[in-house]
Amino acid sequence: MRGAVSTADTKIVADGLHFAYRSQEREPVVALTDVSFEVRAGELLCVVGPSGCGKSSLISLIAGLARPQQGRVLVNGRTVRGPGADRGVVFQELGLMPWRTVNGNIGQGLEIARVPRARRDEVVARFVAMIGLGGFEERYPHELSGGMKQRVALARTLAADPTVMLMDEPFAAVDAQTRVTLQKDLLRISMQTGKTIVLVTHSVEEAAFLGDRVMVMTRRPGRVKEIIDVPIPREERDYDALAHDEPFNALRVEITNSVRAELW
Ligand SMILES: Nc1ncnc2c1ncn2[C@@H]1O[C@H](COP(=O)(O)OP(=O)(O)OP(=O)(O)O)[C@@H](O)[C@H]1O
Repeated sequence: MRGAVSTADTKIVADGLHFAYRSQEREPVVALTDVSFEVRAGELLCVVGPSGCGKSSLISLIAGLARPQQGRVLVNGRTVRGPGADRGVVFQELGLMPWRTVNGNIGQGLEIARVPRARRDEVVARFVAMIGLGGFEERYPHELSGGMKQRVALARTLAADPTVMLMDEPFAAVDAQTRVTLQKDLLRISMQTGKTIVLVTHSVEEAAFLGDRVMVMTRRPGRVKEIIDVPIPREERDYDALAHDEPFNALRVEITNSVRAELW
């Protein structure tokens, strides 16, 4: 195994990943090369890097929606060969079903898994409460704000109880204020549920506020440039206080400079 060390505490291992998009007509586009890293159980790893460096491709490889040409991804010690119930994905495009209510959308995965009705209702109610959508259970997606829809998508993934959550720019489509609220929600929910989370974002602020570590990728073909520790316990992260926190601001500048150096 190159560069990535697997231990009992390791949830995800990316080991020497090389991934190119191939088509008949064009030259292959190498999205990722020699990508190795690991994510510990319960960790929240944020991934940043210049546009087109392969962040979404990396999420697809961990999700099993695409296969690397070289290397492998291990989740819970098993090689990923396709999508699986151990991994839940939250995309920017939410994929909510417009004809189903909030409850119906959140319970979708449980229904597919044939979880009995009573148990399903119990789980759905728990996550409706967790995301603060009590009173909106019977509303349809078109009756909800962007932030509320994003919460439903999050709850739907959580309700299926994956051990790993993969989030690709989950808050990119909402306004700045809602985004901050959703970030605070995710921080709280991540601590309540203990999920292992990989979150791709364009926002260095978001990465530093949410991540236990921030992985900076190089320009395409994406490699791991560096992984930066955020040495502030998640439970101590107060959004407003951090805005005036010197060490935190220095960290933000460090990450920003690291990403900037990769821009063309
Ligand atoms: N289906 C595809 N076919 C060919 N090339 C693709 C395809 N999807 C993505 N690419 C290319 O692969 C590279 C990596 O794409 P990817 O979407 O993973 O990057 P990203 O870091 O998520 O980008 P962004 O930050 O802009 O969302 C880009 O150069 C992109 O143009």
